[in-house]
Amino acid sequence: MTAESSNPGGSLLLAWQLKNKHVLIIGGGEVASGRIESVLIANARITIICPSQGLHSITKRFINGSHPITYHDRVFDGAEDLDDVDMVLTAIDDVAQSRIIYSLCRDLKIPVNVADIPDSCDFYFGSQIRDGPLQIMISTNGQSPKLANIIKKKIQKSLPNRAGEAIRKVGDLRSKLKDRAPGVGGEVSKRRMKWMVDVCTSWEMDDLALLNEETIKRLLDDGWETNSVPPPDDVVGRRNRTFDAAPTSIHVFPCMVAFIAGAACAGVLLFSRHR
Ligand SMILES: C[C@@]1(CC(=O)O)c2cc3[nH]c(cc4nc(cc5[nH]c(cc(n2)[C@H]1CCC(=O)O)[C@@](C)(CC(=O)O)[C@@H]5CCC(=O)O)C(CC(=O)O)=C4CCC(=O)O)c(CCC(=O)O)c3CC(=O)O
Ligand SMILES: NC(=O)C1=CN([C@@H]2O[C@H](COP(=O)(O)OP(=O)(O)OC[C@H]3O[C@@H](n4cnc5c(N)ncnc54)[C@H](O)[C@@H]3O)[C@@H](O)[C@H]2O)C=CC1
Repeated sequence: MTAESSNPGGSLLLAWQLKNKHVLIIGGGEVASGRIESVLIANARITIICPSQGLHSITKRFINGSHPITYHDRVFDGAEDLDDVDMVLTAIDDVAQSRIIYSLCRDLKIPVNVADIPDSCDFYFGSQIRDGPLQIMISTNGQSPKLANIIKKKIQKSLPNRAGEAIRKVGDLRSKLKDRAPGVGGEVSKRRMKWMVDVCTSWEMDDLALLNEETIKRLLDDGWETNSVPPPDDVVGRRNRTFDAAPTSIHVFPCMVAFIAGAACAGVLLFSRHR
């Protein structure tokens, strides 16, 4: 991308690591319940502050479940609620309070999202697709959340089958490869990266999804050790692959028959005209 082709006015899209960090959620309505779900997936510790009569049923379920959530049945109380907090998400129906919370967070340099005031957000949420370790976020940079939601549904339909499973298996393969050929940077890193690129580009997503502990070992023994990428048939076995590919061959066969029959008819027609 050249400097001329860059497109200013966007956001920095990142995959923020929240594991064991402390996230304060103020409010417990429907919007807050979505925030809780997103933050739990990232393995954060959560504190929720919201009067109990305002809790959405999904928020109640999260609070009563076995999640790392501390709940306070009251309204936000001021700066002392921000002690030891790494991130603040407010989803309340009180704009004046939202502004106060925002300015307290600014003073303490705590990143904050204020659901009802885009100007008071350090970051926006977006429409999310999740399939295991795969996460896709659609952002319209605050312009149209509903269109983000519609675009998400279109992207969802076009994703390859079993992408999340394939990613999980490739994650296992990468970590086993690092155990076998350890080291950071230098020649070993270069060789590892090239081999991983070759595996990911020469195997189909469905084949990668079939990997397991035994076949990962086989792929490393027969592939990595000989600096090659064996075909999936040789590693995961033809039987497993045919089983998965069966619906495709069922569809291909009638097409072939129809094509041959069509070609034969056209031939007969041409031949009879010629005479
Ligand atoms: C700036 C942002 C701040 C933030 O919340 O982070 C923000 C702000 C506001 N949203 C409002 C309204 C709606 N929000 C939704 C839905 C979603 N909103 C989300 C994100 C964001 N919303 C951030 C920017 C996202 C981006 O850049 O695209 C999604 C994607 C993610 C999520 O919230 O988890 C989630 C869809 C999740 C999914 O489907 O997957 C719907 C649709 C519906 O309810 O069906 C409506 C009504 C229709 C409409 O307005 O489009 C209003 C009130 C406007 C008013 O009063 O008129 C404000 C405040 C304002 O704009 O002033
Ligand atoms: N960003 C987004 O995606 C969207 C944002 N919104 C806005 O987000 C806000 C929240 O939306 P909903 O969850 O639907 O509202 P809601 O009315 O269902 O929930 C608001 C909650 O905040 C609590 N609350 C109010 N003042 C509080 C305080 N000082 N301390 C602690 N809790 C407090 C209430 O008890 C209630 O539980 C609204 O202002 C709404 O306009 C609405 C739709 C989408």
